[in-house]
Amino acid sequence: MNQHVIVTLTLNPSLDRTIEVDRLVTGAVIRATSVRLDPGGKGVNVSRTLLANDVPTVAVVTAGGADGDQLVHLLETDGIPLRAVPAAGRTRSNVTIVEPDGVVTKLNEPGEPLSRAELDAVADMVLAATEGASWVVTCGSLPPGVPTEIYARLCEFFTAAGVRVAVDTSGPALLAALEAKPVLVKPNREELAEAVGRPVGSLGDVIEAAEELRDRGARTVLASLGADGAVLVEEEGVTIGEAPVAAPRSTVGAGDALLAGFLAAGARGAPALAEGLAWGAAAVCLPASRMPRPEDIRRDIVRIHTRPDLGRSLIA
Ligand SMILES: Nc1ncnc2c1ncn2[C@@H]1O[C@H](COP(=O)(O)OP(=O)(O)O)[C@@H](O)[C@H]1O
Ligand SMILES: O=P(O)(O)OC[C@H]1O[C@](O)(COP(=O)(O)O)[C@@H](O)[C@@H]1O
Repeated sequence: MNQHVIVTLTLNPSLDRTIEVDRLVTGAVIRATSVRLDPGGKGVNVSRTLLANDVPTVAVVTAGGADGDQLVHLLETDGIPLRAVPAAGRTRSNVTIVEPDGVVTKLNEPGEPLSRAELDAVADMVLAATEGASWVVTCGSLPPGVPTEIYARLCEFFTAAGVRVAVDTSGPALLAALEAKPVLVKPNREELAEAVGRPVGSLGDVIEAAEELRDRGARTVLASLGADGAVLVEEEGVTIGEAPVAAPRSTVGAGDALLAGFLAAGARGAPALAEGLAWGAAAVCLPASRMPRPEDIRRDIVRIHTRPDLGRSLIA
């Protein structure tokens, strides 16, 4: 395992409220069977997972208003090494509704704009945190009004400073980031399809789309495919694997756990993919966005496919 610090940046973190219900019916009054509040946002979850597995990490977040205070409090209570940039806008709350079969419905707020001065403070904070860091992981959606190119600019800056950059975002921010040549991007299937402008319905389609993202600048693409596992496309070739889970509990944060495991294991080849898959599967077995600890992670369920069926349809 790489013991250098992995710095995460979450410009648009959230308080994640996960509500379990027996059945989701729109237009009805539904009584919740359980409620859980977690600190959230993609980089936050990557850091929470790394810390739970003794991998050094620092989480840089913005935090505003009472919800921002609560986010900071929850992260500090968990012992997450944190650099919080005060923001005038309120930190958002995201709600996830989970049904007994593990189906999740997510309601993500857009978040509040960040001023130029706040963005500059974020850049300074990330810069200070990256001394001796092995990776900067820039994660999640951008708050309204934040320039689409921000991850690209940060990527150029940190690449020039010798720090590897991973990007986990979607839409125009992902497209812009590719041009700055990040070492790693982690789109899920929908994000990959959106990036290439066509559906990706089979493993072959995923590989083709991932190669396209590499042509546009990403060195490595880790495409996550939900219950279908993940595909790693890098210079050395393509690796495909999965870690089946019979009864998923909550998929919130699964992609973040996959990314954390992949980075923790060195971010190259089948061993890193297998570790990521084991961490992702462990996250799916836990309620809400509880992130896996070593005792939750089962490496024996991981299968790396040596002869994958590239025509296989992916689960819709
Ligand atoms: N139903 C599931 N069964 C087993 N593993 C899953 C399931 N859903 C997600 N995963 C694991 O979590 C990873 C990320 O899930 P995915 O839904 O693709 O990403 P994201 O959470 O970023 O949208 C997958 O690559 C897989 O390893
Ligand atoms: O920044 P976005 O795209 O709105 O996503 C934020 C949400 O994603 C999460 O990080 C979960 O991510 P994944 O389920 O994709 O792994 C939540 O904690 C958070 O509410």
